[in-house]
Amino acid sequence: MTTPSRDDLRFPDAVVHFGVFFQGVNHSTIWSDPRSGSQIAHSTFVQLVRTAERGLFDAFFLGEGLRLREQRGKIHDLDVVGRPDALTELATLAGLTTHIGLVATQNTTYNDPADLARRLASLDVLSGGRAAWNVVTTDNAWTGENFRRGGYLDHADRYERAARFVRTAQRVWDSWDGRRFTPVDVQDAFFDVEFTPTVPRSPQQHPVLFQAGDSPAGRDFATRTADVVFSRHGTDHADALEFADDIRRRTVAAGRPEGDVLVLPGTQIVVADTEAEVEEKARWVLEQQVTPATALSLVGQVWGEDLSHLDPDGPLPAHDPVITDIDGTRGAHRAGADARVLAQRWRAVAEEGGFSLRELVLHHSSERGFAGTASQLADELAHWVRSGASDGFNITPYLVPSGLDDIVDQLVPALQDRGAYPREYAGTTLREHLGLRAPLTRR
Ligand SMILES: Cc1cc2nc3c(=O)[nH]c(=O)nc-3n(C[C@H](O)[C@H](O)[C@H](O)COP(=O)(O)O)c2cc1C
Repeated sequence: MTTPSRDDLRFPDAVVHFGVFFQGVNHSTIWSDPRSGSQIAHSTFVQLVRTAERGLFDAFFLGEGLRLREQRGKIHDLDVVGRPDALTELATLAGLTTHIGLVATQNTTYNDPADLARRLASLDVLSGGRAAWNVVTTDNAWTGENFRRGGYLDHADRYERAARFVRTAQRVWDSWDGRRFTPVDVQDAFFDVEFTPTVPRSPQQHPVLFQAGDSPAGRDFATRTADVVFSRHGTDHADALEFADDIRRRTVAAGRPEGDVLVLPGTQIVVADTEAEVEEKARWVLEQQVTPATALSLVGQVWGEDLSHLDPDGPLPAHDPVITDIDGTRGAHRAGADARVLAQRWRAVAEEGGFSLRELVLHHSSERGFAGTASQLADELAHWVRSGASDGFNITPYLVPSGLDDIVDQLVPALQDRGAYPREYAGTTLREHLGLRAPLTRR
């Protein structure tokens, strides 16, 4: 990368914000490695959050997977088995930390707004103003099957419900005037809530709102409602810049100042001492993540059938995917693309590159973040935030809980040397770390 001059940069004094993202369901954590800890033990979360706080990370971020990803009854090769509830986990970590923000992913499709608002406000008060809510709608029907009321909502209804859900939660947080609570009364197509709140405001007033959802409706919802967008645009600079520009445009269209919504893409960072080591390590990480069984499972999600009998070193299936009613909602891997179209595209890429089934999946996974020496990475990440492609990164460590060590020990100091990372926390609340203004409340 050639280093641009200060004049070419839109935000020459911007600093990188880091969060650590512990996924709900994923195949990016290499649990099979002997250095990995338990997926459920409290010590895993404690080690990770302490390292992140030592590295002045803004946020410790828990994703939410309310059902394990499976394919025809078989649980995914590297999926997380056993995950405590995020708010409970974060409450335990609040007592062991002093500054880092605590972000709970919680969905609006299966929860109750008054109850969730109260639990989030509780974490916010108990942590001294460090709580945040990553608002998700959840994109699949099989998660809904885990709930008593069942349930799966159409895309448009999900965001309509989400908007009303967040508005109701904000009314709950707003109801404290310093002396007493005003009862909250909401009746609409989705909710029938009569609730007298019991938790006063924290030092940051309301929990910070993150949003994760990438469609136009999701982006509009984010720019009307959220403080931060958690995105999937964390690998390719041009793609990230286009996304961040779109968020800035939508923020202004929603009547807010241009930079009011921060953009924090999820990403992976591989650090090593020399370029040769970087290449070797990045390849190792990728091959551990995309095991032969994982490759078959991911391709099976697109084809809508169990392909575990196939040879991962052989070709993609010759027949077209089977489409059933539920398939449109099965597996984020498809990311909304029509399965037949996606299969055709994959076949074309495999043919052109001479790729086997697994090689194709490796090929598609090979751009999942950053790899470099600490100094190369510091230049690259500083350029991202200073050119406006993002405000920082939500890092998914490929090893848990030790995967942040080299980032905190090598990359953070290299960024600090460039003036692109803080040397201390800006305050005590998450809102202060992120430089966010106070929430717009009715009072
Ligand atoms: C970066 C990112 C992270 C997400 N994390 C979660 C999660 O932890 N739990 C969950 O249920 N849904 C998660 N989602 C799914 C979204 O809430 C949403 O349901 C999905 O992206 C479909 O909406 P869309 O079409 O607007 O993207 C995530 C989405 C994105 C883009």
